[in-house]
Amino acid sequence: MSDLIRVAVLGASGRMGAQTCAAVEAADGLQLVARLGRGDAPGAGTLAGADVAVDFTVPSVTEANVHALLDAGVHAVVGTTGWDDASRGRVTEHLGRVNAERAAAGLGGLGVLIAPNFGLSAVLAMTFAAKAARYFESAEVVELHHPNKVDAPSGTARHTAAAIARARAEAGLGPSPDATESGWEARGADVDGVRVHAVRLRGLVAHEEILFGNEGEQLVIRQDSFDRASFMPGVVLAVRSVGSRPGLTVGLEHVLDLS
Ligand SMILES: NC(=O)c1ccc[n+]([C@@H]2O[C@H](COP(=O)([O-])OP(=O)(O)OC[C@H]3O[C@@H](n4cnc5c(N)ncnc54)[C@H](O)[C@@H]3O)[C@@H](O)[C@H]2O)c1
Ligand SMILES: O=C(O)C1=N[C@H](C(=O)O)CCC1
Repeated sequence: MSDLIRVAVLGASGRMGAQTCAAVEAADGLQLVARLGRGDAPGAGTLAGADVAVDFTVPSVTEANVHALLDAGVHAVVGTTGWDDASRGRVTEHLGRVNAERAAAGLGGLGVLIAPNFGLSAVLAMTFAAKAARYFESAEVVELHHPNKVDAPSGTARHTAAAIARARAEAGLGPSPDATESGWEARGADVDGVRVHAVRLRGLVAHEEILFGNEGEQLVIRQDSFDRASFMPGVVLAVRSVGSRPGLTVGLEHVLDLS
């Protein structure tokens, strides 16, 4: 990539897409070259020579967008939720093929950076939770969002719960104690064995609380994103970093050196 990074935004008229367009336009060394909306298939014609594309669309289309971006030779920064092991695996496989072809042609590898949350407070909360997880018998996650959110539980809560589950397994901890015999629907979603509760409330933006318990003590880690502007430093950092991170990166914590 040259010093100037040309950026396309997918989902450009959405809540996050609009903020991202403004943040890219305001950032040194970034140039907004394309705003794609619903119905604009990402490809050479619509991407206008972009080096990096940022995807803030909907869970049902984000994976297809990433494959189209890789076919077009464009690095991808993805904030959209809805990813799982299978879809991440398909992207890793596609990256392997594309980057082998690029290496044979003397070109640098493409990068895909999927970040469930670009907010510093959220990334730190997830990091602290992963560190704390091994020390507590019980762990549950509560995520709280605006009522226009289409998916539950949030991508952030899934990422948090998965990291807690990994840390508990590495420490040899079993399931959190729970004597529930009926009414399981009130106990939240099961994400890798960690209970995750989703609240939708007018007035909220994006918030997460991670609860840890031992006999006689509790640790609560809470983060609040009150304004979508708070995601933008992370988005801009991701845009600047993705070109030097070939392959798939999941989580901004790796870019921030917190992992
Ligand atoms: N990673 C983060 O830090 C972060 C922060 C906030 C939101 N998000 C996620 O980003 C995504 C977008 O959130 P939002 O609040 O901006 O939503 P939004 O509904 O405001 O915007 C989504 C945009 O996608 C477009 N769209 C819908 N269907 C499409 C299609 N088939 N093809 C292309 N575009 C399509 C819509 O026109 C809209 O402009 C969600 O998955 C959300 O969870 C992530
Ligand atoms: O507003 C949303 O939608 C958000 N989605 C992400 C998630 O699902 O974790 C990040 C926070 C905001």
